[in-house]
Amino acid sequence: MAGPSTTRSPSRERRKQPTSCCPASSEGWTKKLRTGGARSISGGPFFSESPVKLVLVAACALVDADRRVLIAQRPEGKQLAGLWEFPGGKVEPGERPEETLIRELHEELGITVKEACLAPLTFASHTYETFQLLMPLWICKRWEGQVIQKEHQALKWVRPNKLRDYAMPPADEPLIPPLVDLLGG
Ligand SMILES: Nc1nc2c([nH]c(=O)n2[C@H]2C[C@H](O)[C@@H](COP(=O)(O)OP(=O)(O)OP(=O)(O)O)O2)c(=O)[nH]1
Repeated sequence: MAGPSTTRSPSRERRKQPTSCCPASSEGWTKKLRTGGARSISGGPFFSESPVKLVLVAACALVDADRRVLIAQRPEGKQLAGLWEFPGGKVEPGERPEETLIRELHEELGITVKEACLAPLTFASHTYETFQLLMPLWICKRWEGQVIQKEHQALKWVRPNKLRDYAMPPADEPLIPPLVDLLGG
């Protein structure tokens, strides 16, 4: 019976090769650590200078029977006022994102959504000047009640391939192609 091989298998050799695909190579990281050139998400263990505030927002694309998506115009006086967004809001301490979404959809649109009717689709990660936005986007096709405009300036049902006709926050641009893929134009 053959004993354990002492020669390394090709796959093991391959694993030993230094990886060069990551721009944050060890030299890059040590340089950043020395100069404090990298920023951390607040609470993160790595770097202490100029921490970035991470804001988690839960958002939803409500979809009607014609495969249109609901967008809502942000109120006057708020950050990004006048831009068209997906309904949702900031996750409060102690909340699960799905709970946030159900609460926000009720507060903003007057509808009742069951958690089982929320399907995760994609997410946005965007660096704003004062915070890092992380925003999962759910799809919802079933809810109870009539959608009413409560907190926004206006509401619109829009086909996914027409979303670019509406000025949206910069974070939302990458959310459009997955919606077009899922729902068609
Ligand atoms: N709901 C939602 N927020 C978005 C989208 N895109 C985007 O950049 N945001 C940003 C705008 C806000 O900075 C944040 C949403 O927070 P929010 O709506 O609960 O907060 P707000 O600005 O009304 O402020 P607040 O008074 O509730 O604190 O996420 C989007 O499509 N939907």
